[in-house]
Amino acid sequence: MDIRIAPSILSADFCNLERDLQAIANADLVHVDVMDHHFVPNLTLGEPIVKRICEVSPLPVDVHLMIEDPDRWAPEFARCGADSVTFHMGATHAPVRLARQLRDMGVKACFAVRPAEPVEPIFDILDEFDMVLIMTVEPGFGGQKFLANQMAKTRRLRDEITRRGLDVHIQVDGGVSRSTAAIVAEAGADTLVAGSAVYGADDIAAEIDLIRNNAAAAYRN
Ligand SMILES: O=C(CO)[C@@H](O)[C@H](O)COP(=O)(O)O
Ligand SMILES: [Co+2]
Repeated sequence: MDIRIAPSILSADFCNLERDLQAIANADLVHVDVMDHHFVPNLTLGEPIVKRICEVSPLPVDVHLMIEDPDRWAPEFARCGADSVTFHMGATHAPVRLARQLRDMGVKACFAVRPAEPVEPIFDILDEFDMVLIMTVEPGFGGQKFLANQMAKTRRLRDEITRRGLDVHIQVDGGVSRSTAAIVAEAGADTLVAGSAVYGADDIAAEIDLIRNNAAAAYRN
């Protein structure tokens, strides 16, 4: 699988969002973190802003919902023009029904697990999803330290996907940088979210290329 880089706009300048979306045009996706002050202790943005991001972004928009009741709200974000919508294991009541609803709308369905959540419960429903997101920090904030203890889980998931010949991306999110890119790719992740590492760089485009190259050299399926 090709390595994909998804910069998180959580670390962008929200007053210069269009500029900061153009600055990552050499990436593969733009990662948009939606938080509701309930599922996580932080509040970011809602549908009107996601809709405008989808309209101006040069890249497909990957919406990461850290909200309660995604069964109710995820389709609303899909309608904003997202390419993919991710919801959390700990928040949904009917993941298969929601994944099918998103896919029926032409949007990729993705399932996320937090650091303390196992990935094995997803195995039986893996074919319902386009991507699984392994959180490598506790969700809620950018700029946290990467949790290397999530790599065994990532490897078990990649091995299961490979064994069954499925076409499912593995995304990692949290603390990904030029120095952790190889570790996550070696564990089998192909889609790397990076917020502070990208937007904190002096040369944003060069940093995206460096993270991608470091990951590509280490990727193992
Ligand atoms: O979902 C989240 C945080 O909950 C992320 O997408 C962060 O925005 C990643 O930021 P960095 O750890 O890369 O700074
Ligand atoms: Co995220």
